[in-house]
Amino acid sequence: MDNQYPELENKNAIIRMFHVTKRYGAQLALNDVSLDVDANEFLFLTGPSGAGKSTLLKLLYLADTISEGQILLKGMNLSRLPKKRLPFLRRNIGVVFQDYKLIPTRTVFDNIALVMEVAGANAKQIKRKVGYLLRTVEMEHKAGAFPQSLSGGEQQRVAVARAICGDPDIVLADEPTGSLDAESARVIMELLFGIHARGATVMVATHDEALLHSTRRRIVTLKQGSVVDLGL
Ligand SMILES: Nc1ncnc2c1ncn2[C@@H]1O[C@H](COP(=O)(O)OP(=O)(O)OP(=O)(O)O)[C@@H](O)[C@H]1O
Repeated sequence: MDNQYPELENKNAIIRMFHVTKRYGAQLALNDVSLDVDANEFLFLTGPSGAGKSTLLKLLYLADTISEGQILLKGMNLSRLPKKRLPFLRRNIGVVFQDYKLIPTRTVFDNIALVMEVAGANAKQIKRKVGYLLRTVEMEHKAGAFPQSLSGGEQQRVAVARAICGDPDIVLADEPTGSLDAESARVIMELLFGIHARGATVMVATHDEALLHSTRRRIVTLKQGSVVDLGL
């Protein structure tokens, strides 16, 4: 553990953010955010548009670097992570991007299968797992389709299936139900609750009031880059 803040031990936390600030030029996207997320917690992140939800998730999946402060993920200081550890860490994090980020040259099946392929799973294991996920998100009939032929909601379902396919320890989902009707949103949330029940830590950024109030999960609220409610 490489922690500048040894006085603040929390053995249950899998994610620890200490006084994290993120600036984009003069724009303050996150302002002095401190947050612990326990292993196997299911947490919602909410707040108005521009509050910093996507930025916070981006810092956790290492799509961006922090300006000040420290993030420990599974005890590893993200600012000091050797480059060679990066693929290992990323394999343990499933991400549902706000804009899906499916690979346009791969089919739906192959987009979902990629994580398992990289992890060295065999064809039979991949077929079984991807088949199960496609059935669950009701996209079996589109297994051979390419992303550009899918609706936003369909791409979102594929993105969620892809994020959980490799059984990651941590799942970070940015508005995973944003483009979905109520029934599709329910299916997606069931998948996320399912991977949580199997031991994963799940963070979901959402504006969706109905979703937030449908379960008794911790809700962390951001406003203008600051945490205004830790939901504890
Ligand atoms: N790459 C960037 N360059 C400049 N400013 C950025 C960048 N990314 C985010 N910001 C700014 O940082 C602030 C936080 O943005 P962020 O996308 O994290 O908000 P959000 O809470 O996820 O919003 P939304 O709910 O609309 O997705 C906003 O003011 C945004 O304009």
